[in-house]
Amino acid sequence: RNAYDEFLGATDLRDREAVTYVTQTVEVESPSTLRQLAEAREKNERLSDKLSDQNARCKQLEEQIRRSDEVTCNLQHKVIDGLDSSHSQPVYLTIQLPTKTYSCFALQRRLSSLPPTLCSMKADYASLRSQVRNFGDFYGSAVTEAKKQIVSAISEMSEANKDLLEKYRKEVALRRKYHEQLVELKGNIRVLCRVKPVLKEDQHEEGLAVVVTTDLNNESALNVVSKGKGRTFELDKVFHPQATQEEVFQEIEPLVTSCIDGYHVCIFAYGQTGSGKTYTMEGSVENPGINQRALKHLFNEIEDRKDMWSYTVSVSSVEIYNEVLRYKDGEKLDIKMNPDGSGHLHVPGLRLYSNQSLEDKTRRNRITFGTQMNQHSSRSHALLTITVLGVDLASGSKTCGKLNLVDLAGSERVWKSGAEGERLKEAQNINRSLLALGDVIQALRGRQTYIPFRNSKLTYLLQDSLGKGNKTAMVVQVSALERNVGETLCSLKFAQRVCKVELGPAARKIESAGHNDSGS
Ligand SMILES: Nc1ncnc2c1ncn2[C@@H]1O[C@H](COP(=O)(O)OP(=O)(O)OP(=O)(O)O)[C@@H](O)[C@H]1O
Repeated sequence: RNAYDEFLGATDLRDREAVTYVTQTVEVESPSTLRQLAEAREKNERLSDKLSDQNARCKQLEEQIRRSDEVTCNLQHKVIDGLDSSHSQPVYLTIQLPTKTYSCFALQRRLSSLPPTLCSMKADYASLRSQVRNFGDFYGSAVTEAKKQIVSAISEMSEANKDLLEKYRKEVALRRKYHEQLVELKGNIRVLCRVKPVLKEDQHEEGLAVVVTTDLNNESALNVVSKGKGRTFELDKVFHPQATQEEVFQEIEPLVTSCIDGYHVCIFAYGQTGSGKTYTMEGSVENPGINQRALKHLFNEIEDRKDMWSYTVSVSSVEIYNEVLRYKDGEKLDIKMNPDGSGHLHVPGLRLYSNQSLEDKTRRNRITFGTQMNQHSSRSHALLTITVLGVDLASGSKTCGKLNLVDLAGSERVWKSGAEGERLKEAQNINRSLLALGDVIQALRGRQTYIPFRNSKLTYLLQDSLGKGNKTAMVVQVSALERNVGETLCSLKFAQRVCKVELGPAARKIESAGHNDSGS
């Protein structure tokens, strides 16, 4: 090599291009080289021995890891199977498989700590489960117990309420009785109120909300809601909308009976058009009102007393239309002083239905006076007057009772009806006569000496039944509907004023066999 280098060095570069390259390996076997070579070979052998040892060890380790992986895998399946069998819901466990670098020992330690944890989890789970089950039982029995207590508390309360309600009703009944006695003593005008039920034919119009309600526990109270405000009216008796004709008549019956005893009685129905005045007074053939029932009741009473008294009953039926007293066929009548000098009023030429034929018709429900049958019926006042003359068969004394049953014209205000011409005249006349009635009532209430009976035909005709010493009842008819609330309030305010009128103790019109007597 050195020789070659020398040769190259000695050779010019240009010459080198012309020389053919010769490669020659020269073995140099120096003693130190040989020794180094021997040492290197020895070292090489040792290293290859070590390498084969390491390879064997590595294979061993790989085998161990494989086996430990298998064991781990088995254990993992066992854990999952174990948990699956102890849970109704599947439990998903994520177990990190040890990497090859993870020591088998640590893994085994971890695995060996799993079964106790699993056991304690199982125990916890079982205890929770039994708690939940027990809680259900506990809760169920607590609820049943609470229910029992509530039911018994409710029944105790309702018993107490029943008791209170009973007491309250008794109090109300007692109060009513005392009030009636007071009314009897003072001779107040009794004011009853009937609420018209909401009928099918009312239902197509607006303002259908019911704003007038009765009180089940207080039959004297009527509640009216207007413009969001509630107001209670106290009257002598309030009939709820479902009250029957019979129930209404039962309230009136004692007054009818007193007519046989010789009292002058006036019963009138007041209220706006369509509120049920005619229904209450006349009713229908199938369901008669006060007029029919009063006559029937009178004839029954007369029958019961026939051994001691003899009675003559006469009935007249007229109307007042535009301040004219007339029959329903239009024939006019006059009101005059009775020429007999008794000071009583008298209607010359008045047609009277009397005695047997009247009784027969009444008993067969065949009597109709047709007071409200014509086209202006709602704009006229209809009067049915029953006069009962009695003679005491033993003493010969005579009684003269009179029962005026009046179905007044509709009470609505003129401006509301939008009336013109003939209608306006009718409305004004109705208003005038109702106003005159109000004035009479006001004067009676104020115990004035002058009572303006003559201000209208109606009050003039009724003066011998409406004034002092007589018995009067007014049935105020009201609609329950919102659209009529204005008229309802007007009627009820009028009714409350009437309630306070004192006519003084009622006086019997009796004439003893020898001389005239008035009062009892
Ligand atoms: N309590 C009731 N039960 C069933 N229907 C009733 C009742 N009250 C009134 N009605 C019905 O309502 C309608 C109007 O009643 P009604 O003619 O008696 O009123 P009114 O006040 O007399 O009217 P008007 O002033 O026009 O004569 C009638 O069809 C009547 O049958």
